Amino acid sequence: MFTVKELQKIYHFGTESIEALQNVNLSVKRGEFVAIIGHSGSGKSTLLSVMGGLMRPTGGVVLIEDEDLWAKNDRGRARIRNTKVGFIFQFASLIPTLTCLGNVMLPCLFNPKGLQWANQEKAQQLLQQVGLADKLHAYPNELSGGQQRRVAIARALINNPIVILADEPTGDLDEETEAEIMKLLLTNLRQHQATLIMVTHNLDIAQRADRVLQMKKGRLQ
Ligand SMILES: Nc1ncnc2c1ncn2[C@@H]1O[C@H](COP(=O)(O)OP(=O)(O)OP(=O)(O)O)[C@@H](O)[C@H]1O
Repeated sequence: MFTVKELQKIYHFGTESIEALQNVNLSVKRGEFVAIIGHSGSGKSTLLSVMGGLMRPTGGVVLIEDEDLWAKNDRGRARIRNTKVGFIFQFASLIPTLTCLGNVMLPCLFNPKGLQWANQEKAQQLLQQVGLADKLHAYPNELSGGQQRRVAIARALINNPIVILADEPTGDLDEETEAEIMKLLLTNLRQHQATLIMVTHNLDIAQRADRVLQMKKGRLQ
């Protein structure tokens, strides 16, 4: 249901260039959890950005449920991103002028069904699940880094994405919170038969994946 074929990404800067992705192929089933490990600079973040429609590849194809992501125009790609893909980045990147609740509900604005009361209930429920029931109306600058990250995780799940792309989602969280976040992500995976593709340096987390793949100098092994 999620397929990547012969992906290539070349970054150009000045007269130099670097091949960050070299002929990457990957097929992931519904409900599967794939962990991607690899050294810094091996191309993991580049791969997630290209797979999620955020950065155009130099070559290759990304198929999400048979929809060719990079063959669509900007609008078509935005629709797929908003309805089918949930991103969790290394940095929370929350909107500072919106409360936690507002941030989590934000992706619903771009959903064809629009903003509904049910969205608010779901947002509250997700914030509760990530341990932030008492922070619904707090603004991002009133939260710790780990709390902001948890808001971003709730935001990624609000539209029930079928693919969750996560870049070190539990990087700087304490063990207890990390365990809770992983439980939430894996429960979501089972409930919605979603696919989780996660970049991690944490081998304990990688061990829980159905498959562990290693990026090495732009190649997936
Ligand atoms: N915007 C850019 N312009 C030029 N080169 C870039 C750009 N972004 C990344 N690179 C280069 O592409 C390669 C892959 O970078 P990428 O961020 O995908 O690696 P990574 O495996 O995610 O690293 P990390 O674990 O440190 O986050 C690196 O050599 C990096 O320097």
